[in-house]
Amino acid sequence: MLGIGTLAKKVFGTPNDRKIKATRPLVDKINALEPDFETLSDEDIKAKTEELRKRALDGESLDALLPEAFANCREAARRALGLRAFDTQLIGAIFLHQGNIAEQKTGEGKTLTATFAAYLNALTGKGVHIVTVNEYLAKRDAAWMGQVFGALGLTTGVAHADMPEDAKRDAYASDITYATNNELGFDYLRDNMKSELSQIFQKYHNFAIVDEVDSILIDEARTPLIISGPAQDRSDMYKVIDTVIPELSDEHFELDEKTRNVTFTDEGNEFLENLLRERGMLEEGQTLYDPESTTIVHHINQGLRAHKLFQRDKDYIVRDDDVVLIDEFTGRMMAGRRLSDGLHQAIEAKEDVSIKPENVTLASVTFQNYFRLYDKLAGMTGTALTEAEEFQEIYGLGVVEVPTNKPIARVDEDDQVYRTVREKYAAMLEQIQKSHAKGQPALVGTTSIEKSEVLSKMLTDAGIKHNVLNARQHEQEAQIVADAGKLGAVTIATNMAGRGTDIQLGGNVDMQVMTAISEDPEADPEAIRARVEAQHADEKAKVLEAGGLYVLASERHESRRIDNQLRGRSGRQGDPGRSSFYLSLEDDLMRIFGSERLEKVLTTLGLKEGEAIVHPWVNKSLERAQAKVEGRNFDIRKQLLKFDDVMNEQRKVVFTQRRDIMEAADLSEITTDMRHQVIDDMIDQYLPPNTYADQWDAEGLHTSVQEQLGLDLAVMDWVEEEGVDDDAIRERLVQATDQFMAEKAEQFGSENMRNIEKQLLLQVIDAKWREHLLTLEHLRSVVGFRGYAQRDPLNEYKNESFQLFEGMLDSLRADVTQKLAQIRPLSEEEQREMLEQIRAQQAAQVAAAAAASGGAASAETTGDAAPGFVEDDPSTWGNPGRNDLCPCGSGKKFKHCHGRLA
Ligand SMILES: Nc1ncnc2c1ncn2[C@@H]1O[C@H](COP(=O)(O)OP(=O)(O)OP(=O)(O)O)[C@@H](O)[C@H]1O
Repeated sequence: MLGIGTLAKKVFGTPNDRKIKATRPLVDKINALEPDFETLSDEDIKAKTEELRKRALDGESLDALLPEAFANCREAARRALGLRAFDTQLIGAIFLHQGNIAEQKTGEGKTLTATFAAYLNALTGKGVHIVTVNEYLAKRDAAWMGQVFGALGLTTGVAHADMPEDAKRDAYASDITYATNNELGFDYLRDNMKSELSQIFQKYHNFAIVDEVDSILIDEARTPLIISGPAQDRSDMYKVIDTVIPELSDEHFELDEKTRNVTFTDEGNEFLENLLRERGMLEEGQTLYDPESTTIVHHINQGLRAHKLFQRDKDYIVRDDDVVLIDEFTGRMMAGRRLSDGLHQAIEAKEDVSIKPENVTLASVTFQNYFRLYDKLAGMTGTALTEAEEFQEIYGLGVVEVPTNKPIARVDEDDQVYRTVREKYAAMLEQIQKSHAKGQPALVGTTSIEKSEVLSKMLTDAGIKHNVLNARQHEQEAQIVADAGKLGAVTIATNMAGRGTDIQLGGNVDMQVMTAISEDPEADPEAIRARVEAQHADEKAKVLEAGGLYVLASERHESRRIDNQLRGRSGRQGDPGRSSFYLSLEDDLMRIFGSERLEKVLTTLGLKEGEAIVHPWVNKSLERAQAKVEGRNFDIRKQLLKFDDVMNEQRKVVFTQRRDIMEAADLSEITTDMRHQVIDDMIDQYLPPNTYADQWDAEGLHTSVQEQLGLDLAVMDWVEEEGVDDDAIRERLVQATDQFMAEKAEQFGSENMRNIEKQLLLQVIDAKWREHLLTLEHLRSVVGFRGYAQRDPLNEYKNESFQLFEGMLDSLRADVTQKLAQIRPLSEEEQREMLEQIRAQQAAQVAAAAAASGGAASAETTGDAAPGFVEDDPSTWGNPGRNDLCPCGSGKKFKHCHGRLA
């Protein structure tokens, strides 16, 4: 008997079925257009693109253009690649265009699917980004699909690390740009450090199609991309804090050795506040609970940890002028390794050696926040359904399961559960030997490199030739994957290895042809192709005969998605195949989740050595356990994302402002507003509202006007005048400064003044934002344990970071106003010097940004050259002391290295 749910599905179809059905009319239309498009000349196809472009520009919707665009693309691909897109590929592309994730199984041809949606969306002229997980795939797909786009009259580019500025700018200016998620994120950050509009790479974030979307938007969602550089010298702060710590006694703080956290008691807080006030680190009236104190609190925490948790000659030693960490396991010195977030500096202060500069974040963004910038986002993967809720909730992306072109013929067997890992491996080995003997290729999945080594050794001992896939060399990886479907091949792979590459039975025929041609360049390529293809067909028939690819998994992963990925490597395009999971009671997942019941069952059954239990009930209960873990991981991610969001909102405000400033022709309105706001703030401070004139601080106002607005005005006399209230004084200040600045503009000439304003605004924004980023990092580390026991850390973080942000905007206005008030025309000599200085600064910045490529940066280790370091340009060396480490990264002291040359 059918259950109610199953019955309903049979009668009404699932929601997914209905979505697929809804695309039918569109697909029919595209199919109906096919004969017409087949008659077009190559030129006509390009002309069609022009026509569609124009119609898009004239306001016709992309939805309306879709059938013709897809028909044109299908024809172009047929001619360029010899592939006629399946209807299922059109369906996938329709969903991509509608901003969904298309779940398409391995080998269904996602690369070509993406091309349709990309073509349609590029018609608006704002570019489309196709995102791959590694550079090899970006280049491969661009070269492959670039032929289709070329036939359509569109340009294709690849943005990758290690390319000159100009080439990269071209890549981004192409209609279609292929790039890795890393490169896109870093280029975005670099863009927002530039000062000229013409240097910006990513003009629009129009539409991105993310391949392997689950890996990028879920597994790596929170990976921060970081561009870091040396911070300003704050040795004094470390030294002062270091004098404070020894005065604390036990009742002032609590120390949790296990988590390595410190919390101050109320007594401790009060004691510290008094001390810090005495030493000039806290202002009168400022408490440690104020948001402005975040950085100090952070460094006091670090100071306390340096003194109480780190022991000289156990955790570190002092050698020459350096604090060198000791590896707690091996006892070896770890020269060059530094603790992050100011902890190393705190230890240096404690040991009274010279304090080395810290590295700080200049810019950062997570993948999650980067991809949410796009007007429209879409994704492709073989496995997304299990994470549908997360995609919807976080990114507003629906997941649609696209039917396969041919029905799946793979057999997924029930899990086999053994008592021990040893028995499990033995069973796997036995099965591999069997398949190998009859020529069936086997793919063996493991969860870690260690485990793949264990299995590899077992195979070697048994005399079975095999490949191991766990490196991060993608090109070589592609070759191994290409061979994995050959007759009798055995391949061991860790879960993530080989993502985005497709295992074809009998091997990859195109690669074989290319290899054969390169081996025999004299021979006729057509003849070689014919020969290789015949051989390949023969081998493929034998592999099919042997049962197709056999996937053997050695463990279940925490997430069903990863398991499905592995399974999905077999049974592509309707091929036969088989998958089995080999488990044991000693596996992590089994130990952690409800294996007690299972163990009981197994004991009752009286399982003998080498025997396994196989039952659908086991699969179900494991899947339930996995779903539970997935849910918990999602909750953890959601919570962390809420923290990320706070900074992300602020970053968007700052970057938008920055972009507006770069684009603006005239900024005088903005700077005038800023100045007036500064005047308002001054009046509020020195002539507070609802007070009498005798309570005013006229002297304070006078000094402040002089310092910040650059004018020595008779403020003291104004206050004495009959009938002059705060409004009148404000008015006089506004008039006087407006005139003062107008005269300056005249002296400089309006063109110059505009440039000065722009550069100055950008400079101050950048400096303030960086400082703010650092403060937010500190806030995040203190908010957890700052005596907030009763309060929600996230709310505290939100409130305080908002206050800090407001404070940053205030000081930004004050800085810009003050700097503009101080500028004066320079002598020629001075001008030249200044220009040189600016150039050097910019060069250093660009170099820092360029150095930040190729993976998320970690602030923990040094040993590389300081960001921005240019061998023959001392202005990029950042003024190291004679005893400091040389910025070239040699690990020697500056005086013994580049300092000798300077
Ligand atoms: N319409 C088509 N007709 C025939 N072959 C096709 C078609 N579309 C794609 N293919 C072939 O299918 C193979 C797989 O394509 P592709 O690499 O895009 O798969 P995929 O879906 O991305 O798989 P993976 O999950 O491994 O990334 C390629 O060899 C390609 O030539």
